[in-house]
Amino acid sequence: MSSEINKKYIVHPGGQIQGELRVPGDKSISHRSIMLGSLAEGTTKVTGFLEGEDALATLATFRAMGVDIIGPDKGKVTIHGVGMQGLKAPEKEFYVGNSGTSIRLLSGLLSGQQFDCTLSGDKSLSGRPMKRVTDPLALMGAKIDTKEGKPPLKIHGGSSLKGIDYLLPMASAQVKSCLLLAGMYAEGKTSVTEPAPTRDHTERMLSGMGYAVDVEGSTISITGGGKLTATNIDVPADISSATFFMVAAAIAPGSDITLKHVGINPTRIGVINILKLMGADISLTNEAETGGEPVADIRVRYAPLKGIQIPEDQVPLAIDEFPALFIAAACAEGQTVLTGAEELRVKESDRIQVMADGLQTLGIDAKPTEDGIVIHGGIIGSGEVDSHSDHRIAMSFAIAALQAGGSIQINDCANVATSFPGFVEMASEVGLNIEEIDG
Ligand SMILES: O=C(O)C1=C[C@@H](OP(=O)(O)O)[C@@H](O)[C@H](O)C1
Ligand SMILES: C=C(OP(=O)(O)O)C(=O)O
Repeated sequence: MSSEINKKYIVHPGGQIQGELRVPGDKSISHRSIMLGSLAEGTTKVTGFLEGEDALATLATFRAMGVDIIGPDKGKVTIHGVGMQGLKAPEKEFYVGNSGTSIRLLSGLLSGQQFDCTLSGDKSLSGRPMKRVTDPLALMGAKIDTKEGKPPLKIHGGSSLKGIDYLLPMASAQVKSCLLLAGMYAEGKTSVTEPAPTRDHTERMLSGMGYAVDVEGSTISITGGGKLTATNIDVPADISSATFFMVAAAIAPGSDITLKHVGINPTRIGVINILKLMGADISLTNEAETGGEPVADIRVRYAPLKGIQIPEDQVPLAIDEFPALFIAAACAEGQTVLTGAEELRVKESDRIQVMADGLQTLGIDAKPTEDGIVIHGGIIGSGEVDSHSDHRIAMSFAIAALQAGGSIQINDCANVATSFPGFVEMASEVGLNIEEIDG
């Protein structure tokens, strides 16, 4: 676990962001490549896999269920699929660290197995809500014990699952995906209706592996009893990781960065849409499609930003990008208002409160609200902020230093390795003056 040896960042003020970068592979797609590749018939070859702790936690669970997985080696993973019924009972409980995606998607997939198993995680994950998956899974016939709606989850195998029609109470790709994965093991049809579009990587990968998924308006349906056929999966660079450099270039005068081969799935590009509304200079080139997912190179050149009211329909499309977008708002002229984003309070940290606290420490007028935040652009000062073990908070305050009056010290940064191994090296390469120290 990364937090055994903790890390601090000291980021010195000033500088600009220049050059070309390929950030690590998409975390959501990496998780799904292991899950579906393991259940497929045949051998799946993955390239561009994210070698971050979250995706590696998912990989370890399938190895523990008897799947022969080779790698990762420089992003290459070979999965010898065992078929829908081929997983074996693990010897120990699964520990998935900091990873909400692992625990929520696995809860659905494992509810369909014949064996019992337990899923647990670190302190942050142990505080995150799981009733959002266990309630609908119970309606399907799954038996799962929780600790007052939180991990650990003890999943009792051997249940016969039945398809349901379920209206998601919140826009969540993790809950949608959990139910689609359980739906592969259920009798009949499972239909999930979303209140707003969320990332659709599960649906795309299922279809790409020959498992029919029916999408009608906001309802996604799957019928149990099908099978998956192995295929090769090229994981694009993660737009959520690219975001830190997009915002960095957008706030630091003189910057010009190109982020290579980034996933630009329409359900993930809220950050581009929001930054453009704020006045950012962003252009896409080399648009292509790889393994059912659109990709492009994203170029961002500095341009002055202005505060905006963030359209609520962009919230699920940028859900992991808000900590970095709050830094953009702090550097913009005028006020930025976010509403409809209460989901941010139940991520790895309460991202509304933790960002508001850190911004206030740095002298920015940032007022948390129940479902969002109001930020007045201003002058970022220096100071010491705490990431609360949240990778995205740590990286967001790191890029804030580009526009700060003095150094920023960020505590509790080890979890950056969950989604962005090599962040400090890449950030230094393109112009951030960042030091990492133990402690
Ligand atoms: O399905 C996924 O891969 C994810 C869905 C989102 O979570 P929610 O579904 O909880 O919004 C996102 O925050 C998370 O980083 C990854
Ligand atoms: C919310 C996130 O991930 P997860 O839910 O998988 O922990 C994230 O990466 O920002």
